[in-house]
Amino acid sequence: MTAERRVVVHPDADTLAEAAAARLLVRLTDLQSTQPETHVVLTGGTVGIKTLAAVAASPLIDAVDWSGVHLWWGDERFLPDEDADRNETQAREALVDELVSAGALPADHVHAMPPLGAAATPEESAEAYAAELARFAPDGARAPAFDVLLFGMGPDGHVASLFPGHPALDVAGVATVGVHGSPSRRPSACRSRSTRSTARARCGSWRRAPRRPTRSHAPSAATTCTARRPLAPRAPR
Ligand SMILES: O=C(O)[C@H](O)[C@@H](O)[C@H](O)[C@H](O)COP(=O)(O)O
Repeated sequence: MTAERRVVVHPDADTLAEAAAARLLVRLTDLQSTQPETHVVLTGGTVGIKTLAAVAASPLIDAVDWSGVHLWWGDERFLPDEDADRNETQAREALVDELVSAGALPADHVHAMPPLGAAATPEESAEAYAAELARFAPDGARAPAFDVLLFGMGPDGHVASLFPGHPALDVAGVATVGVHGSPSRRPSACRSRSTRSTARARCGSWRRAPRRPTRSHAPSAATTCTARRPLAPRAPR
């Protein structure tokens, strides 16, 4: 079966975040009618976090049974716990902490990458995250069958710390990898991220692309949201 790939162009980042939030909530509600647990991958970046804030503000938030949702990250900046630049910190402030403190989302369903301090190096953090992914993986897989993945695309075409031309792109056979020398404008030069093969093992991924990509291979559309339908129906668990 071939995955359908659709590009939806939104007029601006705010509209995109609102639309992605609504789609996420509806998708989770639909999935929960046939399976008890869903696995969602979050991203950082301004639009990724705006999307979570829009989820928090949506009247649809209570349509989701958050007790069955697991949250993961596609990449993380290797910084101390609670550092304002960590994707986890920003996601917690925008949405996650509110769900946990309301008793809606179990705290142990929030699968953050180990920060600097809990791990000594990006590699150590990445290895620990691979072990956590494996705990929820179906037999023979390295990671859970993710239901929805949120991605943001940087101006250089990077997605989830998959930087164009970076040697970490070629790492195979593992679920995660430590990334050094990130060319990102962000303050952290060390990141942990899932590998390209892990990021592909998905049912649906939504990606936000910049209005003016600087690389010729990047999408030429304005702000986009790409949706992939599930490759095959999943049996209820
Ligand atoms: O953690 C991150 O920052 C993400 O890995 C990165 O892929 C981000 O989503 C893009 O750079 C888009 O960021 P903006 O939404 O801020 O443009």
